[in-house]
Amino acid sequence: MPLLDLQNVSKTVDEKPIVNQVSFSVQKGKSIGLIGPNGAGKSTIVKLISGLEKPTNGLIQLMGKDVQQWSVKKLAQHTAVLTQEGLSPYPITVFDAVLMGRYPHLGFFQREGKKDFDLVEHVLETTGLTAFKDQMLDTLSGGERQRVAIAKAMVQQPQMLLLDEPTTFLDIGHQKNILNLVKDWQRRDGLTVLMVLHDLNLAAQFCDELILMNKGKVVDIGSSEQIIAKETLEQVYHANPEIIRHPKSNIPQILL
Ligand SMILES: Nc1ncnc2c1ncn2[C@@H]1O[C@H](COP(=O)(O)OP(=O)(O)OP(=O)(O)O)[C@@H](O)[C@H]1O
Repeated sequence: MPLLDLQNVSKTVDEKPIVNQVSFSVQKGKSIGLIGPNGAGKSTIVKLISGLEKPTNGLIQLMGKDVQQWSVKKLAQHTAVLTQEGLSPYPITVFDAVLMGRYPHLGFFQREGKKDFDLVEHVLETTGLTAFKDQMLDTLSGGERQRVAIAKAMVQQPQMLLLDEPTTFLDIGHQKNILNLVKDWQRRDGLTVLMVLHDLNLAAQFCDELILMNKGKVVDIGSSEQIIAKETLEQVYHANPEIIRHPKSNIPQILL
């Protein structure tokens, strides 16, 4: 059974279909890149999976159960979501911001215990944030705050991580850092990842499989070898890219 399964999912707003008959499934432990031009419906797919929006038609199942039937808390125990803005810059410490990732696992009046604090310390270490733990979130740079968002998602211990353009505001060093953190986490814990990425070169390098969307529909699903192809990209993006090979990994990469 796939961890995530979408069957004929559609979302119509003001009679305009913004997601149209989308079907795909994601096996546990895989990382999937959702790519496509502006307005293709990628963010809407993330919102539908995370329960923030309801489909007009179709079925979205997480671990075999309709996400509409999951409570918000239960869903948060299994999925973590990261948006391009990352965490809002509240005046709380990095430690407390990361600790908030434990909330879905606590009982109604239950306070965090030693196990939760230890996990936060461990994750701060893993994400290279220990030196920042007493610093206020609203004084961090965009890249640091995005790292805190990953740390918060890690202590949430989800099965699946949904990322909507997690590298948009980051320089190339921080882009690589964030995507490597996610990759390591995927390899270490069998995390399932679905991420929206505009950068096709990063998508090809960091995802096991790509889903190409256009105008609300899935155009193609496959490996970067299949999807990062001149004709497909010309058709969907109306660009005329050159395809080259990464000198180390041999993965297809594009030059505009
Ligand atoms: N609440 C809404 N009301 C009306 N139109 C909407 C709404 N939400 C999304 N849309 C429209 O649906 C389409 C898909 O939007 P979505 O944000 O999912 O695309 P995207 O692929 O993530 O785009 P981008 O790459 O530009 O972020 C867009 O044309 C958008 O204007």
